[in-house]
Amino acid sequence: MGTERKRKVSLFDVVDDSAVKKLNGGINGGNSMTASINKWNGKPYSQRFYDILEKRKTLPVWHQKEEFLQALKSNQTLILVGETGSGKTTQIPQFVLDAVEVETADKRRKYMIGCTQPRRVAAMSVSRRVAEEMDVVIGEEVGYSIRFEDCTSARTVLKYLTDGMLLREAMADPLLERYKVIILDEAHERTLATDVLFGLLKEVLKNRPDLKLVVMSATLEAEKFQGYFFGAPLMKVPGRLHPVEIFYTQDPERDYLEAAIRTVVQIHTCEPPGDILVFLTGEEEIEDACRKITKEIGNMGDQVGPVKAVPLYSTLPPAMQQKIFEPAPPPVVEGGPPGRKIVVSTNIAETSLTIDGIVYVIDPGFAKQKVYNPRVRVESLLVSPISKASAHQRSGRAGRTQPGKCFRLYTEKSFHNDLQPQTYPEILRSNLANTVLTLKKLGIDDLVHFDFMDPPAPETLMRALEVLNYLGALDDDGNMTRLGEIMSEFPLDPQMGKMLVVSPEFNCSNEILSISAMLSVSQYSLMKQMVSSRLEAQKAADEAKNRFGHIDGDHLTLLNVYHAYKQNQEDPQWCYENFINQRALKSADNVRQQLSRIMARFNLKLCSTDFNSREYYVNIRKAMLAGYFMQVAHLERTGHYLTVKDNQVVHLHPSNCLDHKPEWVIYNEYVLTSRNFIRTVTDIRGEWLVDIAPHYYDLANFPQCEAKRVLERLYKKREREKDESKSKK
Ligand SMILES: Nc1ncnc2c1ncn2[C@@H]1O[C@H](COP(=O)(O)OP(=O)(O)OP(=O)(O)O)[C@@H](O)[C@H]1O
Repeated sequence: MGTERKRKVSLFDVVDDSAVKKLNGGINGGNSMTASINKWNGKPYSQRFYDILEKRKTLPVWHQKEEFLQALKSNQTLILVGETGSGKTTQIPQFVLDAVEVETADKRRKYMIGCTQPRRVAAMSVSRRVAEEMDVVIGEEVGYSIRFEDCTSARTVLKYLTDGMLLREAMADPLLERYKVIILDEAHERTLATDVLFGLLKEVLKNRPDLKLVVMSATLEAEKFQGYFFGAPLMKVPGRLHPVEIFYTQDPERDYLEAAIRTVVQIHTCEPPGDILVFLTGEEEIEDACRKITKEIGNMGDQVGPVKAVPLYSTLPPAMQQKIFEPAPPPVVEGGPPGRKIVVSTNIAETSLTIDGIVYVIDPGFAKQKVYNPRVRVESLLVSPISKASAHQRSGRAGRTQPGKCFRLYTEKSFHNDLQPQTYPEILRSNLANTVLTLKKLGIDDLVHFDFMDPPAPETLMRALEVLNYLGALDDDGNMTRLGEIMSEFPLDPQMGKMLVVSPEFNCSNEILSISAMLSVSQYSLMKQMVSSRLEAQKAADEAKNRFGHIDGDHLTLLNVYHAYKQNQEDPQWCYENFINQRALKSADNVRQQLSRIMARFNLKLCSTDFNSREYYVNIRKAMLAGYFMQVAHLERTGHYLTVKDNQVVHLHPSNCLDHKPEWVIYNEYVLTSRNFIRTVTDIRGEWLVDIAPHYYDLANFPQCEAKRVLERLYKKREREKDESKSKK
């Protein structure tokens, strides 16, 4: 940790009791003169402000506002536990903002209140709502910051940001000096970044007595948080605004997807108006469900109202995620049955998201969860039963703006007997290479003694150190190298960071930038275009493959798509005709610009091999291998692929563009379903492994396998060639 700098003003001047009362009186309408002018922009408050204010005042947290401010005043850390919908996320940061001085004495600089969210979509939507509640423009006094998008300005005093972003900020500002109060929201979710922030903030608090921390959590485990945060006081906010009725199935459902769609249709035909939120597990399943719902209800004709099915998952570009906030469709004819919006989402809609109009929640009880096996270094997403805490959060989405109903597609007995109370912390089931790189960058060298709330397995930490050492980000003593420092500046996994940093050496950094950006958006949403059936979706994908497919692999196909988009001046009509999703490409383009700015910051040259050269694609493939040499699979004589060194049997994902089965492939992702798939694959040459990553492909350190024998031959060939060229000289 760095040292504390001298400050001109005293920090954290929480107002005294009289000020608390004045604030309550003012906003509550006590003093109409001061309350009618918005202190943030000097404008009179709009009617909407007052309308929302009336609703805000009914939220349970408002009854404990004074108690909260008093507790905050007398403590550096505070744990706040509240029922879902009690108003934590939207109100507490505003209470804090009203109570602390954010302007420095010389007015040259503002301090901020930061409130973290585990999900991007939540950070964006909650900040919009709060800006509305405060009657200011989003991006000015209230803003948000998510990876690849910063919607804040010099005026910003309340910032919602993902936990990952706060961690990134700490890299440049170790004492988080721009903040006066940090609020960690949804702490019970125990995301990887929040867990790291816990440990980090404990240190920062010691070095900054003026900083305050509020840890907010939905349920349970409050005592655990208290114990961890030096016995900080705990404040409970009971109650929620609207009741939610819970229904269970009589018998277990065999096919949850089919049951979910059936329930949607039943609600639409039998229940009063109100939108529906359905929780499913992944993008393909969600897109499929949206199509089926639209089709089934469409087939019912005019006796039912129209529906709009909207997907929501994390890899959907932010602009497309915003569609969930659009209103339900109007009746087809005036006075006809009302329309309904049906949001079909992964568990990203589980916390902090209020979608106005949602009355019904359908919860099949499953989510894709990260799992990591350090022994074979496989991290993947696995469909697994959710926890009781998750089920509770999901049902909470129904009672946000009016009383609601939640349909759990499992039995009550199963809820009580089969579901774990809490979701297992992500830090215990993740690959930690990225986290370790971040911690190293933050100056934390002693990982074993870092104050984790739940320490990860030593084997997982060892694996992470090993991977970073192979990538050259850490030296043999575990110290960060210059390469590692640059890699850590990219908000990407270390492999991709390495690929970008070394790409100028292969004379193809422009292309590697494009590929990295394209990989950052969902492959599925990229090719999707107004298709109404799975068959059509398949046809569209096949069509796109024919047009842009590159025989050497999916990464190069993505590059072709990006180039074609640019060559056609980003024309929406062209996108439509080519089954390309323009919004997804725009999003990729935005990511590309941000990554190229980071490249420029480190003087990494932007260059390309001549397109007509035979080396053009070869160089790109080699640069990719320089980052992903630990994600290689070899085609065995038996006809299946084995991952190199870890010897896992894998199959090429059916979405691949290859027209042959290459002997060696690199892959971007490991997908665990009924079979083990590797997705987004590209053909590479065995010789390159020997040239580009000899330290990893060191045969003295290699398990016995077919790949080893092939590599042995390649090494011998290399030696012979070297000898021959020497003797020629
Ligand atoms: N965008 C919105 N539109 C309409 N009402 C909203 C909106 N956002 C919040 N609200 C209202 O404010 C209430 C409290 O929301 P808030 O997100 O602060 O709750 P919370 O206690 O943080 O819940 P959770 O932990 O489940 O996220 C909602 O239940 C809803 O009544």
